[in-house]
Amino acid sequence: MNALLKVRGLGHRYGRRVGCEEVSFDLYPGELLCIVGESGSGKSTLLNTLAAQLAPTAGSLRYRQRNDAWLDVGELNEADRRRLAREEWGFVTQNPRDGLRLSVSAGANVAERLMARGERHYGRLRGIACGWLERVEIDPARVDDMPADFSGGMQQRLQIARALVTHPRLVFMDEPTAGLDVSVQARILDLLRRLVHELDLAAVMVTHDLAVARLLAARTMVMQGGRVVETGLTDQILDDPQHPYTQLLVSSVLTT
Ligand SMILES: Nc1ncnc2c1ncn2[C@@H]1O[C@H](COP(=O)(O)OP(=O)(O)OP(=O)(O)O)[C@@H](O)[C@H]1O
Repeated sequence: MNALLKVRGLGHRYGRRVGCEEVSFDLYPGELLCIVGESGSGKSTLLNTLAAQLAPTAGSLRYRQRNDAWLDVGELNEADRRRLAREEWGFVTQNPRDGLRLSVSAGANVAERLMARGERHYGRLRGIACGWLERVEIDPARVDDMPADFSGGMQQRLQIARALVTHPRLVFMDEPTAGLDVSVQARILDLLRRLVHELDLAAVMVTHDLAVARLLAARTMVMQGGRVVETGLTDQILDDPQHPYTQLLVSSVLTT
């Protein structure tokens, strides 16, 4: 199978400070990859660099488009980067308020990316929005409600619908369940697992929670100090960690 993303020696520096460096991997269609590591290890910097929200300061990032042509993402201008993010990718932020438009209704939040792609038929947009609300387990009768009237878990599910409505091929998620109650988290993780499977999505997800990686990701990448220290099948990494830092991460979870 052909990779979707090819990452080689990728890095981002904030001035002289290293955010992440020397990251290399391939991501395949339908694959969910988790990036784990402690606070400050470079997970968000890497995710934002992969999602073209931060410019790489080293290495290369190539993406295979729908027509199979490879795109050098680091070389794109701002307009092309936005088009790529809008038309082929999705992004789910940790705090749904950062990923939603709070001044418009739930339905408009879901329909917005379709409108940006040129869909103008009101009835069709509303129908698709209601369908997606149902899919993320929000009562479609609430299509005209504002996001602020939703609970945190509902807002996160709404953000997921907004990100997935255009059937992106690749989705980036930054700690999508952090900060939510455990029962709410479980429901969202279940939903994500189902949608990733149904839509055959490729996804890169940042989490500090190894249980989340275990539940969702076939492959996991462990970061420390901006670098990847271990990568492999999630079960293997969690059951038989090789790098001392991963051993520490796994054992600290087991003892807490
Ligand atoms: N905007 C910024 N300006 C300067 N340095 C930054 C900036 N953002 C992150 N860094 C630095 O880059 C390194 C990696 O940070 P990053 O936020 O990517 O880690 P993280 O693993 O995502 O942490 P957390 O789990 O706390 O979000 C840290 O040393 C951090 O101080």
